[in-house]
Amino acid sequence: MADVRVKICGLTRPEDVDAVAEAGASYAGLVFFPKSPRHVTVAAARDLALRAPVGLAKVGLVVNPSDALLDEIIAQVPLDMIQLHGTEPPERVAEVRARYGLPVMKAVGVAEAADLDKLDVYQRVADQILVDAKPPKGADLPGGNGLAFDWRLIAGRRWSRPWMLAGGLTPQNVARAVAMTGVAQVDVSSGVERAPGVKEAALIRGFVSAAKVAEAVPRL
Ligand SMILES: O=C(O)c1ccccc1N[C@@H]1O[C@H](COP(=O)(O)O)[C@@H](O)[C@H]1O
Repeated sequence: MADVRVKICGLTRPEDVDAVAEAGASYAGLVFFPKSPRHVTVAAARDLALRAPVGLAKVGLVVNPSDALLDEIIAQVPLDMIQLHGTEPPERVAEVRARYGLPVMKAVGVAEAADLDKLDVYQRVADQILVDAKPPKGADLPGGNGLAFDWRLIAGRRWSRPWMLAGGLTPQNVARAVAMTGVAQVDVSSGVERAPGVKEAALIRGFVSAAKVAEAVPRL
């Protein structure tokens, strides 16, 4: 079985891009959401994206974006994928995909079994599905809260599109998450930070190596 692929989300500094590339991650996430401590301007994101080596896919994370915001980002930042992390309905996911010609990953928040129905709907319109923890009521951020959901809810579940697991992953728990769910891709933000919005290279390295070792663990 191939290595588990890792996305490190919320990079804000050039050294973060270097650390993510050196650790062997597959995706680098850039957050365009002003309420987030990981928010980057379009100009800063462009510099970060241009620094990424070939083979490191740049993912732009947006929350219920307008066409105007997406037009600006896509014109300036060389992205490989758009991550929709708001309440975008399936029609909007399809529209964004068609308008920009880039793969779209749709995040779906999970807290209980009933939330899984949404995954079936979005897998019909998105290129990838991000299975994330549902944010607590009243949270400022729709993701990036460092909270996990009960992975038993999706143990053994498969979808027709590639999917990623997110929410409260850390270097300590990622191997268990992979073993329990059988996921082939994982996404982390706050679990590799020393403070909100400040990534730590040693944690990034630890997370990527723990995720890659995890593929050797027999799936439950
Ligand atoms: O990271 C953020 O600040 C963020 C803001 C708005 C929407 C999503 C965000 N992050 C995404 O959420 C998942 C889970 O984060 P965490 O590991 O639990 O902190 C993360 O992988 C990002 O894709």
